[in-house]
Amino acid sequence: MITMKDIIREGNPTLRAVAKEVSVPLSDEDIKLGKDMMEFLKNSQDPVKAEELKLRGGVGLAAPQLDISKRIIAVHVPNGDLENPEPTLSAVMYNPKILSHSVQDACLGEGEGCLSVDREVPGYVVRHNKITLSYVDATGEKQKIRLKNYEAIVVQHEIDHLNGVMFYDHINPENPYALKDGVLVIE
Ligand SMILES: OCN(O)CCCc1ccccc1
Ligand code: NI
Repeated sequence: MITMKDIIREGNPTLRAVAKEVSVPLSDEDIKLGKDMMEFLKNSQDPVKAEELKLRGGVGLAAPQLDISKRIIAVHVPNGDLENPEPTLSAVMYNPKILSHSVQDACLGEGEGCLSVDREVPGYVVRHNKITLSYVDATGEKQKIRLKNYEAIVVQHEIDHLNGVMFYDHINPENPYALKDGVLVIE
């Protein structure tokens, strides 16, 4: 089971490497890794388990954060209202690739954080508002989906990890809250 001790922190060179594509059909090892990553996310969002296991809450995780330089991400985005436990996006993605994106940019009003960054780094992280994404799913099937807003932002944060990019690389060092015209601020 993955816990915080398995997550590498900034300074570890793996976070700055470009991760390798996984072979398809997927190996048992890569399938198990994906399952373990998804289990971590669900545990991290469960108040009892997160407390027991001392987990920081996360909506996404990338294999390089486990010091595994492979193009595998997991995302588990809970639905806002507690009544409806259905997540808005829950998937393990192998070899995810952004095929196209909107001209429209977006950022989270509250900025971003990262399980591999043990500090606050304030500022807007400007990303694409909408993306068209291809990936291989846990069954080995090719998928092609369109995402927007928060789900699109989470997936871009994770794909950045596969390319050695950290969220704060996108923050304007002169003015962390500078925004070009037309960028959608998502609250
Ligand atoms: O890489 C996953 N991770 O460090 C957990 C935080 C994920 C995340 C946080 C804010 C906005 C987008 C994604
Ligand atoms: Ni991260």
